[in-house]
Amino acid sequence: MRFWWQLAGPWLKAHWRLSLFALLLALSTVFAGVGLLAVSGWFLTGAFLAGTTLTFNLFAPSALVRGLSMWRIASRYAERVVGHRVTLDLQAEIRTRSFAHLATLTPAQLAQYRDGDLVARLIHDIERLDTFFLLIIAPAFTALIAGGVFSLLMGMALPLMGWVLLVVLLLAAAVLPYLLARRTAKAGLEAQKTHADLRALAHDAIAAHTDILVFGMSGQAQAQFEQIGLRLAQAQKRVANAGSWGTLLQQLLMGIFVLVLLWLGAEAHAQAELAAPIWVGLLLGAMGLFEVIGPIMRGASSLGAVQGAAQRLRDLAPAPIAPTDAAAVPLPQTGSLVLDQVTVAYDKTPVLQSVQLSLEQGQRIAIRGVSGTGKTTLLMALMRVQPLRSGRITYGGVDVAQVPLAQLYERFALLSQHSPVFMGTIRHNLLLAQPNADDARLWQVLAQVRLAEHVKALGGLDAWVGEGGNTLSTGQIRRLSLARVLLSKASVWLLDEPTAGLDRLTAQAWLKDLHRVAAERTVIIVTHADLPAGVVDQNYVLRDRQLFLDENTTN
Ligand SMILES: Nc1ncnc2c1ncn2[C@@H]1O[C@H](COP(=O)(O)OP(=O)(O)OP(=O)(O)O)[C@@H](O)[C@H]1O
Repeated sequence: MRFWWQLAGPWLKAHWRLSLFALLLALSTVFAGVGLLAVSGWFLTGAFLAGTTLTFNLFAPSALVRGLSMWRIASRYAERVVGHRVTLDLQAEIRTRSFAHLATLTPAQLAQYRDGDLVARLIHDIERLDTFFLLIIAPAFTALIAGGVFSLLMGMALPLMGWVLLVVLLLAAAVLPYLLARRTAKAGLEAQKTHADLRALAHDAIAAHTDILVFGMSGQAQAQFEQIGLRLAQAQKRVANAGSWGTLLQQLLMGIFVLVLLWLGAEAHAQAELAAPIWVGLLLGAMGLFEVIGPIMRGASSLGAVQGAAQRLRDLAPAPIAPTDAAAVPLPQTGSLVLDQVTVAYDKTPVLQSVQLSLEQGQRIAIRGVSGTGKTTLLMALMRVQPLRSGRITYGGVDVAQVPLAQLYERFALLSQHSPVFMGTIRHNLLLAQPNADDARLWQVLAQVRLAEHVKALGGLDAWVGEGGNTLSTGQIRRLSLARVLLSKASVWLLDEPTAGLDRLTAQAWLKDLHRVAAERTVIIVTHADLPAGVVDQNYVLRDRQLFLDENTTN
């Protein structure tokens, strides 16, 4: 559970007093409950015997019963309040840390996972880790301390009984849960994985809904759902079966213990070594203790799933690539952009090999090339999204690998091929690039990308664009993303297919404006489109992993 500790440890260390208080309150509730049962047993037996001997003092036990009842109520209330606070805050911490852990992944690492699987890891697996404190740590802690103290008390009355209780408690609260956790580990992991498969399939099916219908694949998709659903049910059944067996064995063990206790107590009572009220009190107290131990089995049967969830989250980012911000050299506001012997590879074969490029501030170029030659990869390398295998990229003479990432993103703005529109308003989507921009500036960029009229028709800047911009057309989504880039204060614009999805007239009109809008910015446009004259200063072509100046294309 090292991974769990990595996520939860800092919070627990920082809030150890509150966490300990929550555990002590849980313990206090157990003591009050067990004490109540023990005293009641003692009291009732004493009272019964008093009927025959008239020597029993009723006042002390009845006051104790009332006191313990009040203590139990108050303790339980406080335990719930503090326990929930710890559990919820810890959950928030685990989630935040898990997200931060995953945020270090590069797009290449993310590309190895299906969307649905990633969502399952982010939601379902993290949810599993949340339960570790509540279902495992807290019950184990209370059972250990309360069991130890009660065994000691029982040992003081009758040493053999104390030892027997200790052994039974160790078996019921430690050995059996341990065996159960081992037994359910594989099925727990399988359940987590299958759950993720089901989610991934649901995502794929929603994304490809129209194609599934058109190609008549509904039956096939349904069969796949059924098959995975069955696998999930089987894994969950295996966990539930093992859990039931564990609980049965635990109950049997406790039943046998009660019989042994009755027998040992009867012997001791016959030899006048143990008073009857104490005997019954200890018996009921031990039975109260067993009530506390029961939930440990529930935690133990979920331990496999918790472990599986931790493993899946750890696998996702085994060695997060930390931004190399160590040296933290400042990046100049403007300067020449130079790629020196840049080589980039996703696997063994490089996509870009010893690429050379040198651009003065304010220069605009287009890069063309057959699909799959590495144009997008080049932009990703410039944004430090894709690491270089060798070579370096400098801006204003500073190696961009040495600067804080946030600063790089202030200087370089990227319009990626799949730039998204986020759920919210037009204003919300634009302000992401420039939080302080006023309405006049927002309308200005909307006009520049030829979207102002449509936004007015939608109801203005506060018009809602729906999830993924589903109230906008593909071309409108593209223009809104483009407006976001125009709004940024970056000195270098990297535009990957900026006019994709735009009709020819709109595209040409916007491109003709580009030099005016870009002003002194350096612009790299990756495109397959014909550009109007004057849009760029130079054309390049990416071929055979290298960048060549293309003298034949004239714009
Ligand atoms: N995350 C990745 N993992 C492995 N290979 C990748 C990854 N991304 C891209 N590639 C491969 O790298 C090569 C270059 O891809 P890239 O997207 O840079 O090409 P492109 O020139 O921009 O193509 P297009 O014009 O179609 O957008 C392709 O062969 C592609 O399969």
